[in-house]
Amino acid sequence: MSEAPERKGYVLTLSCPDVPGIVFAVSKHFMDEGFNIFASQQFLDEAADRFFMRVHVHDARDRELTVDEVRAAFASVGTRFGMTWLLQDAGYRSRVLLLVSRFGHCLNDLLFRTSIGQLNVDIPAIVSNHPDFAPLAANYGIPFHHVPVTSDTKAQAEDRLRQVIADERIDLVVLARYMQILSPQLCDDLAGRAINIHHSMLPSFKGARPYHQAHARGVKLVGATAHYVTANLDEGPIIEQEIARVDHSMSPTQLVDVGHDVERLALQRAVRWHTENRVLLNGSRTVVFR
Ligand SMILES: Nc1nc2c(c(=O)[nH]1)N[C@@H](CN(C=O)c1ccc(C(=O)N[C@@H](CCC(=O)O)C(=O)O)cc1)CN2
Repeated sequence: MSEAPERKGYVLTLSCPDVPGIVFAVSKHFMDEGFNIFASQQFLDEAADRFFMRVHVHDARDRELTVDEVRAAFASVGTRFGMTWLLQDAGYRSRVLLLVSRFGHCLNDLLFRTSIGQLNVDIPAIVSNHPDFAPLAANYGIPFHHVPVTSDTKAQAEDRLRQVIADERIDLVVLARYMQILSPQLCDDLAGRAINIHHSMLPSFKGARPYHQAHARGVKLVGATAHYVTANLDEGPIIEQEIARVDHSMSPTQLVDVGHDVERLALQRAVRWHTENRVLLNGSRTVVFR
C-alpha cells in the first residue's frame, strides 16, 4: 500500500530576517532540484521583521535520496538568507518519552492515538514518579520506569530521567500531567523539545490546583494550555489552547472532569503539530502552521 502523501517527501521549516525573494528562492531551489511542492505556508511577523515558512515537497523523480543529501543541497539557500532552518523526512517517526504523575487521562489518550496511527510517533518508554500506570504501559508493551521524586532526591531522579532520554534517543519529552518541576538546567537541555499540558488557560491560574483557583473566581470557561517547558514555570511558548463552558452550579470536581477533555485535546494537537514540524518558535511565542 502506497504511503499517505502527508508522510511522503520532506518538510522544510525556516525563519529568517524578512527580505524580498525568500519564497521565490526556496521554490526555485526545490524546482531546480526536482521536487514538487505538496504544501507551503508562510507568515511575516512585521513587528519582529521575521519571516516564517513551512514547505512540504515530494520528489518528482521518486529517487532514493537521503535526508542528508536533501539538506546539503539546501544549505547554500539557508546561508544566503541567514535562515534558522530544519529539513526532516516527512515520514520520520519522532521518539517520544511520556512523563506522568497521578492523572493518566492525557497519557491514555496519547497511547491510544499512537496505537491507532493517529500520531505518527514511537513511544519507547514512560517515566512516572508514581507506580499507578505500570499496568497501562504493560498493556501497550512499553517499558515503564518508576522514578520516585522527593525534595531530597530530585537531582538523582533527574539523572535517571536524563539516562532514559539518552538511552532511548528521545526527540520529544511530553509532560502528560507530570507534576514535578524540571530543573533550569534540564529545561535548557530540552529547549524546544519538552511540552507540558497546564490545566488552565494560561496566563490565568498558573501553578498548582488551577481548577480550584478557577472555581473560586467563578469562571464561565475552563481551559487547558499546551506549551514548551522553560525554567519559568508555566510561562513557556504556547502551542495550543482549548476551552469548555462551565457554570455556577458546577463543583471544583466537575470542573476537573470537564477540564480533562480539553487537556487531552490541547496536548494531542500540540504533540501532533510538533512532530509534524508545524510549530516554529518566535521568541516567547510560536507560529503554528496547522
Ligand atoms: N521547569 C518547569 N517544570 C515544569 C513545568 C514548567 O513549565 N517548567 N510545568 C509543570 C506542570 N505544572 C503545572 O502544569 C506544575 C507541576 C508541579 C508543580 C509543583 O509545585 N510541583 C512540586 C511537587 C508537587 C508534588 O510532589 O506533588 C515540585 O516540583 O516541587 C507546579 C506546577 C511541570 N514541570
